[in-house]
This record gives sequence, structure tokens and C-alpha cells, in this order.
Amino acid sequence: MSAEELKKVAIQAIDEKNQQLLEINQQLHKNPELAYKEFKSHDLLTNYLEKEGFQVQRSYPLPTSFRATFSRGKGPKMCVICEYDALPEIGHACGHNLIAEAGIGAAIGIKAALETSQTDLGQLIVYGTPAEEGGGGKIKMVEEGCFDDVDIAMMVHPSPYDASYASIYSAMSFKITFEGKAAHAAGSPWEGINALDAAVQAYVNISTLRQQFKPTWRVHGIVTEGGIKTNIIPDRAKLEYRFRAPSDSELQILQQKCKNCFQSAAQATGCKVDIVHEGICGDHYRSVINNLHLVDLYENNAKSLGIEFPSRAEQKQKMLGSTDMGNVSRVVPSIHPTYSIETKGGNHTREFAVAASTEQAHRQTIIAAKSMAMTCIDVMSSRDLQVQIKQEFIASTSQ
Ligand SMILES: NCCC[C@H](NC(=O)CCN)C(=O)O
Repeated sequence: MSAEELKKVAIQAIDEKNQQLLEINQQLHKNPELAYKEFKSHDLLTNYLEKEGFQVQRSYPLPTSFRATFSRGKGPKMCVICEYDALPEIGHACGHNLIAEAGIGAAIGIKAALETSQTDLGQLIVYGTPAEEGGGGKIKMVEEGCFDDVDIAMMVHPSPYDASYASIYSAMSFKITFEGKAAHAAGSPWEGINALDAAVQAYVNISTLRQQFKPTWRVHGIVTEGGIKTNIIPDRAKLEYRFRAPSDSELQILQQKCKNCFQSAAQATGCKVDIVHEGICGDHYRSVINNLHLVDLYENNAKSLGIEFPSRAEQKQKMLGSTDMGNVSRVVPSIHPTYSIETKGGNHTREFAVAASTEQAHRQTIIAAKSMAMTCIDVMSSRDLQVQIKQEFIASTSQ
């Protein structure tokens, strides 16, 4: 059968499961679970995949990650990725319930195509990857060798816009603790060393330096501890900061400038400072390398389903933050397109959490699922494409 015929098979299979896919996203949305605690989500998704005829390895290799496979002879190993972790307080405000739906939907479509094809097409691997919002599940899975037998990986992400080529930056997170000395704030303030002043000074240092940041750099922080009572000079204050830049080398420069801000604030106030990299396997979220051959295939398939994309230059202006998919994109050719769910609020807002449970979001997710399935079918059906994708990957990762 031709790739075009197999795509029709995939689309029909996804349409047949439309209601079940909607229910999966709704269940996840109603039960938001935080990083590495996504036990119900893990069970929901693995039970469904098993019922649909996939070979499922639960809790592989982490308690809330999984691997599900379906193969039809020799050929490339295509990996579709699900995320399902939520954010504290605001639930599925990044729409990972929809990412899971899209991954499962694509898997249903690809499996139907593999079953229908009379020739060897390859293998499908579905990975459930926890803790994208902090904790870097995919980084751990890369380190565990999960992607060693994968040829191509893809996932999609809901957002306010359609962009298969959006910028996704390298990021590192730090926890900063200032230690001072407590004293009665009225009786003997001169005996104290004010850790909150150090934290405030550091915050101001960074905000002042911001004028000299490149427009593409991002630095943002919060105060997580700032004293216990107004009449006690705070002897401890804590900050959390995240730094981002388009490349690892720029991120190193930015990180050093900001560390200087913390250290100088400590020196000015007489505090001690401890700056700890919020270690994710000793690594950080790396910028995404989009494989352009895959991007083109995905865009053409999505366009055939009615999606319109802005120009590449406009897409590159869009910035979704950072993702551990960046680390996957360093070990296998990957894409991470975003798709519009027509929301008034951006990712990580309460408005987005509401938008992530609508019928409209589900409809857009089904289109993204079909686009992934069709892209996998394109690749599985063409040896030439497989070679070109691999060559581009080698060139882009050896720079
Ligand atoms: N510590 C990692 C945070 C990742 C987070 N990712 C996103 O918002 C994008 C999609 N979920 C971020 O802050 O960039």
C-alpha cells in the first residue's frame, strides 16, 4: 500500500477512537499530578495502550514512565512521546493532558497503518515521560539508554499558536540561599546580618543588569523564603532562579553574570551565599534541535488537515520556554511542534488550564495526533527520507 493509503487508514483509526481519546484527556485534566507523582496518569495510559494491543512495560525505567511497543517487521524505530505532569496550583496549565492524548492518538493511527501494510514498515515505540515541568524525566531516560534503539522521536505541545519551528532554549535552574544572623529588629538590629536584604539586593542586581542582556536571554526568579517575623532580622532567605539562552555557550555566560549578582549581594550585606544547581542528573534542559526534514513533513501533513503556519522567521520569534525534549533531540532526530488550542492566556496561566479541557482543544489535538501519525508513515515508507533525516541529524549535532 502507498504511504497516502496508509495515512487514510491511520486517520480513520484515530477518528474511530475520538471519544476514548477525549476521555483520556479529560481524566488527566481532572486529576493533575506533579512531577514524578503521575501514578494515576501512568496507569490510565498504560492500561489503555495494553487494551489496544501494545506490549507495555510499566514503570520503565522510572516509576511513572513507560514504554509501549508495536512492531511490524524490520524498519525504522519511530518514537512518539507522551507527557502528563501538571503544575502546582494551576493543574494542566501547560496542557500535558493534551500531549498525552496526541501521543496515544498518533500511536493508534500508526498501529493501524502497520497492521494494514503488507510490507515491513518498522516499529513504533510510545514513551511516557514524566516530570517535564521540573525534574527532567526525559533526561533520566536518555541516561538510562531508553533512546539508544530509537531512530526518530516526536511529540507535540499545545500553545496559543501553530509553530513547528519555535525557539526552545537551553535552561538551568538554581536555588540560592543567603545566611545571615538573627537579631531583635528593634532592640539590637546592629547585631543582625539581614539575609532578606541580600536576597532583595541580588534581585535588584539582576534586574539592573537586565539592560545589558541580549534580547533572547531570559532570567526569572522568585523569593521562596524571606524571614519568619517582622521583628526578627531574617537570618535566612532563599531565591530560585532560572536562566535561559538559545545556546549552551550563551547560557554559560549568562549564568556567570547572574552568579556574580548573588555573590556581590552577599558581600555587600555580610551574608554567606550558597548557589546550588537544581541538578537534573547533573545536566540541564538543552535547546531543541529541530530536524528540518521532519519539520517539513509534519507541516505538510498538518497543512493537508487545514492548519496554517506562519513563515519560518515568524515561527522562530515564538518562544515556548525550555523542554527536556531538547535533550532527546541531541541523541535522535526529533521534532517538537506546537499547535494552537485557541486560548486567550499563554501556557502556565489559569486561562490556559481552562482552554486545555475544551472540545476545541481536543479537536486541535486530534489534528496534531494525525499529523504525527502521517509523518511517521512518510518516514517508515521511504528509505531515502530515513537516510536524509539521519544525515541532517549528524550534521546538526556535530557543530
Ligand atoms: N525546569 C524545566 C521547566 C520546563 C518548562 N517548560 C515549559 O514551560 C514548556 C513546556 N512545558 C519551562 O519553564 O520552560
